[in-house]
Amino acid sequence: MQIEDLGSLLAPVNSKIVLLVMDGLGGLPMEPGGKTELETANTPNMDKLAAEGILGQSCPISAGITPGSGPAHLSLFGIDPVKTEVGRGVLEAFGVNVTVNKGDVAARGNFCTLDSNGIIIDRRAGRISSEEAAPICERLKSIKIPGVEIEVKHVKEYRFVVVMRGAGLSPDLEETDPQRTGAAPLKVVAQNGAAQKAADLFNKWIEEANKLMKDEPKANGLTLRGFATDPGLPTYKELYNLRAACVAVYPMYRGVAQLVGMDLIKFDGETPEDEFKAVADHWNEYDFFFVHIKKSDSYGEDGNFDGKVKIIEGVDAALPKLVGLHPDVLVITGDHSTPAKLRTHSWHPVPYLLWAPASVRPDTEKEFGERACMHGGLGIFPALDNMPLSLAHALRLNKFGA
Ligand SMILES: O=C(O)[C@H](O)COP(=O)(O)O
Repeated sequence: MQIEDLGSLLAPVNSKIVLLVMDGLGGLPMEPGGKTELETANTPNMDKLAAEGILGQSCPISAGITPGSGPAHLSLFGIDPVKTEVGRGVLEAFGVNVTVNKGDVAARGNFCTLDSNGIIIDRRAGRISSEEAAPICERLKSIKIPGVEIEVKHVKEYRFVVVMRGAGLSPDLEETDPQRTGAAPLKVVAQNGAAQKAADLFNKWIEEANKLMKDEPKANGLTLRGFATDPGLPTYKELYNLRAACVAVYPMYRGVAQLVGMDLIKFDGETPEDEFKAVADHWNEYDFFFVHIKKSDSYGEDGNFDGKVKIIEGVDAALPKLVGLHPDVLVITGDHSTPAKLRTHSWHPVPYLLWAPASVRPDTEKEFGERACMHGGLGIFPALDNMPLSLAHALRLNKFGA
């Protein structure tokens, strides 16, 4: 059973919750009997919190299902992503302050590298830098199609967003990203008759874009996915009576936070220290902080086990700055697993640590890792339970019923 509307249980308490998400945290041993990235990392600060707190494994969607970052974050925020599917296009657009209204359609774009036969040989164009990709986006802005307004905006590195607006379009479109190399980008296909106009517009735009990029050394192709329009989600204030803020480097995560009404904290730098300082600088303005670390996922996707270990260690080294703020609840987890061994997101449950000195019932685990989480007191649970668990441990939920 899931209580979908906690509104009637919310208590007027001034406690503070921090949700620290290391994207793609969950991993696998590279060899049988080995340790995962998190277990390999030297994490004395997380281990101390594990010893004082309670561990478990969260399941982003349901058993065996591999999630994208968007739906996985919605689960952590308490929004059922199966009932409320939000395409990546809207998340990316919101993340770079591009508005998407009803009737508009947004898509997440990847620059990719094609061979002479038009086959994808690199889904991320060699992870080209923002300095290389932004000028290409500027050139794509020159594409005009009668009857529709088009907005193109660079997101970060090989990522961009394209929005078709003002033409009463439907987002019911098949993605062009085959999600693998060795295949050509697919055509945009309408899932129903009402979406045919949008499909035709996007295919025309892609055709023109390919002409502009054909001589690019790395980004000579593109794929689109996550076609979507604004889903009109409730805000954290409406859902949980929380003043919520997001601290994230990558726009997509700022986008998913904005979808549920979180403020976006601007800050300099990209390191965990920079992010935790941003939390400290705004500590008195909010009740809830979502802090996102991206590189753990990127290194996982690149199969870089040691790189992912170092990212986790870097977060741990900076952690005292966050703990020193004395949050009533600190949750450390991931949105999904991205084992370096598999080089992609996976279905494996996600390590979850809840630290709440005044209210937690500690379990017997003494370190933060996948196997410790398997024995943790929370067991395995839906990521949708994150917000009720956090609110409860922050003493922000009254009892249910008389
Ligand atoms: O990094 C991202 O944007 C996503 O987590 C993965 O997207 P990609 O597989 O297209 O890089």
